[in-house]
Amino acid sequence: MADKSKFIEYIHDALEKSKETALSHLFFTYQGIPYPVTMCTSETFQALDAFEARSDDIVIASYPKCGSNWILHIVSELIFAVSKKKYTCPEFPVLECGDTEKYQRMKLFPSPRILTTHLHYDKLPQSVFKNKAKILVIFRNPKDTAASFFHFHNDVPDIPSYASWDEFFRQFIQGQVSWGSYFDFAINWNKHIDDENVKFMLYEDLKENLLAGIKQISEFLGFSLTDEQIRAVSDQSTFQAMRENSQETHGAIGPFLFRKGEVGDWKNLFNETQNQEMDERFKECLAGTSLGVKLKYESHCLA
Ligand SMILES: Nc1ncnc2c1ncn2[C@@H]1O[C@H](COP(=O)(O)OS(=O)(=O)O)[C@@H](OP(=O)(O)O)[C@H]1O
Repeated sequence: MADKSKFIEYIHDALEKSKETALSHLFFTYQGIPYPVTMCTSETFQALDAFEARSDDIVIASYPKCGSNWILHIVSELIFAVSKKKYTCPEFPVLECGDTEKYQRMKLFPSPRILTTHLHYDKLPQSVFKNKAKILVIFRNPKDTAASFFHFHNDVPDIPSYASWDEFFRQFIQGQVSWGSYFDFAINWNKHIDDENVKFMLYEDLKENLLAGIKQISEFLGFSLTDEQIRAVSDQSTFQAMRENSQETHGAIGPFLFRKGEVGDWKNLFNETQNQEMDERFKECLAGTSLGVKLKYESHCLA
């Protein structure tokens, strides 16, 4: 986990900025993608180009609300199990968020560093690929992702709210939300699903069998752990366990971030027209692709 106070401090500052930011002024566009002004700046994006990744960095890439804090926690626990040292990151863990000096400070951090990111594949700094950092990519079905994203905006008191779910859905489908279009993100990453050093994980698979998912992550990272150790990590990584600790690990935002942790919550929000629109978009963008098959859309998204 990130150093607790740094994480909480960063979120506190972002929420303070959010209070003064209307939804209509929340986004700025950098290289064609909308980002929240409360968390990102063009200057930091420019500084990021020069970021030097290491071969033993662990990158966790995901579209917002697909479970990045879950995987970050699992990887931190795995590192603790192999090294007996508590993983701490003295920065907010999202690579593209922070001040321009962040990457200089990160040069001093011990390995392995865990870098989370919501960046599309082609926006990551080139050194990640050149230096062959391992990349875990976590995906979640688009309907639950949209539902979680909407609740985050509308439940957290200081984050600008949408007038309604219908309004959020429209913006989500058009890709006019933080970090842009889910489908562009997915199309982009799908091209790299079989790349060396890249492993795709599915939120729904982890929900179904957390133990098996953690084992796969551990093997991908080259860790050698006993079944007992894997089980201990799994016990620490359930939704209930993480939600219970969320105030301590993530501050005031914790209970909103660890909201429900379920598959199929979209059914409480989507109407028939929205279902059809999302199904159509999935068909156009991902049906028949490797990622499209992995997402098991029929099981998770068709009522
Ligand atoms: N352990 C565990 N088990 C099941 N689900 C979990 C877990 N940890 C996080 N979550 C759920 O992941 C959603 C938040 O995703 P992210 O962490 O990617 O959010 S963020 O983009 O970084 O803000 C959010 O989903 P929703 O509950 O549907 O809103 C979290 O509850």
